Amino acid sequence: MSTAEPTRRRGFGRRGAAPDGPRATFRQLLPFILEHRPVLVWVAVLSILGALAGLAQPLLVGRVITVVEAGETLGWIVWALVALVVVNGIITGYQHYLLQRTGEGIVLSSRKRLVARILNLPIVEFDTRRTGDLVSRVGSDTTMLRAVLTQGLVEAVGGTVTFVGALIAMLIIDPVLLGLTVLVIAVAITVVTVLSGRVREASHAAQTKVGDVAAAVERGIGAVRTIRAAGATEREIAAIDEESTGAWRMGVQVARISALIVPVAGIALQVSFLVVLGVGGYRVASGAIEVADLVTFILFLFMMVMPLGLFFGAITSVNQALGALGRIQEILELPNESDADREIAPEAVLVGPANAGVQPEAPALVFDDVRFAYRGGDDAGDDGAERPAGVLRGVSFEVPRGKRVALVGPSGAGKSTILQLVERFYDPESGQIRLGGLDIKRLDRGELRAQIGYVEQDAPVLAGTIAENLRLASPDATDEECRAVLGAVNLGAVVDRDPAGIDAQVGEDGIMLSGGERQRLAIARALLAAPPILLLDESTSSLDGVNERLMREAIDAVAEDRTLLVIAHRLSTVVDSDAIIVLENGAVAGVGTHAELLGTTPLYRELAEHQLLAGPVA
Ligand SMILES: Nc1ncnc2c1ncn2[C@@H]1O[C@H](COP(=O)(O)OP(=O)(O)OP(=O)(O)O)[C@@H](O)[C@H]1O
Repeated sequence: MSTAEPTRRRGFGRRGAAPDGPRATFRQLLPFILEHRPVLVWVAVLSILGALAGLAQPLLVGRVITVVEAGETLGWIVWALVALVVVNGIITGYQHYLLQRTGEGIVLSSRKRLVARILNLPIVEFDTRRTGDLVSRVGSDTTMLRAVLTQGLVEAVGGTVTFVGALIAMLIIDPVLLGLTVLVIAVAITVVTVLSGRVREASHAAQTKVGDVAAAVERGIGAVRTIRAAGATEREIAAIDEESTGAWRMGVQVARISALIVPVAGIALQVSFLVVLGVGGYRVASGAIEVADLVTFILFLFMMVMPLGLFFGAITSVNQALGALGRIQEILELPNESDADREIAPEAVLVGPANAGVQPEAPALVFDDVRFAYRGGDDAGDDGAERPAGVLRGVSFEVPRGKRVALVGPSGAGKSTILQLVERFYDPESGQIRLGGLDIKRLDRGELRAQIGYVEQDAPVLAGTIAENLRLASPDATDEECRAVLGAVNLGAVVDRDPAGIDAQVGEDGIMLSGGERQRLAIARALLAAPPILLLDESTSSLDGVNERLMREAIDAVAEDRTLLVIAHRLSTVVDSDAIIVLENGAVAGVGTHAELLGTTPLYRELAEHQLLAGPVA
């Protein structure tokens, strides 16, 4: 079985991080916010100015009452009030814009970090994680971080100024009334603090569910043809609906907890208003304070409770963001593929793409008693129990320089695994793989891969144009060079059939090309990069006579002047090879030419006779 798209095939069962999975702390959120420090300082200054402008208003209103009571004219006070309202409006609008922009900046930087990490994860992560869930972390979870700024945090800073300013003013006006107000507000703060922790948990669970939905949709879209053909569309829709309902349920859970938090500020305001009005009225009647003082106090009360609402909103959105950040951090904390590489040989730097090794006489590729099992698969087990044998069980062979070597064997024998080990998508458990005499573990991965062309069995074409596909490994190739390699693999006609030529779109997964054309395009890509070694996982689909010839010519074109290791499913490929390695159940069952193996290796004879190698027996 090929492992070209392991995620799609094996990833169905795995759920995203459990609702009780890793959760982020506020400290982990800070770097994202502090990246925008200069703007945020500016926003905070604006907030403080806005708060001061706001605080001046009740004072002016109190003054208006006093002036009117004294029967004097208002004059400048009215204009000052108007000016304050206008300035406040301008400040609020500009601040809103800056916050939104910074919020988008946080989303952008978290997306960039996440994408850079995901595309550098060890391949084994893609075997076990669901693509849709990863996509949803980039698309949806990052968006949640925006709310931290836009829904309150910085406004809450300005709010704090208002809060403290109002508090001081109220203390000066009447400490008794303030004492009562603070009591009510203290109760409100306690309630909100208790509830906010639950928002974070529920939000993390809700985002995980959104990831599950994305994964389910990705499965449905990825296999849409199979699902349609199997008449399973309705069942698939029902399965996705179930995931969506799960996400809805968790969203409602968040809404339920937030619904408890939102009215707390309002209730605190109303209760303190009533208390202040009652007790304040009594104190006015007893002559302890003036009417103007009571009115000013009540205005300050409103001013104080409003930022409290903002602050409670900020607590909710920060906790929601922390729920999502937990899912982002979970990926950011995974190692990069190359993080474990600590033993890169100094001489490895000398190995350029044109020179496949520092030992000119060494074979191009050597497998030396290589053992390997997929981690997390059926073969895993670190509980001390006896482990099954693994996918490769002591594989040894050599591929001489400039030769064409074929790898054959029954399905599941481990052929694709061998190619993936050469690319270092996985590392062997024991044994050594040498490229030009050097242990590939001691080579820089970039250098290693620059020397190897790898043509996968399935869907080796990316959405985009033919030219983009060709330039994947050789971004500087000219149009002429592209056309030349397309001609070499007999794809000239494909280019001619579309007026856009090499800029013609190939569709999602290259769907606008036939299976044979897709693989030949992938071969052309490898040809353009001109690596000294080429690994080719031949398509299993049987080809008609013309396509068979076209494919053989394409392989001949790449085999010229380079070392070729090909997983062969066609007798024509095998017969043309310098040597054939027969793999059976993770071990080498025989090595030789076609004629030799027919005599020495019963499995090979069987493969050939029963046409397990697709195509006519020669
Ligand atoms: N990513 C993976 N995770 C876990 N197990 C895997 C993975 N890829 C392959 N396997 C298992 O390893 C074994 C060898 O697979 P491999 O793809 O190397 O076989 P193959 O000889 O190339 O088969 P085919 O000719 O059908 O492509 C199989 O049992 C397969 O199920």
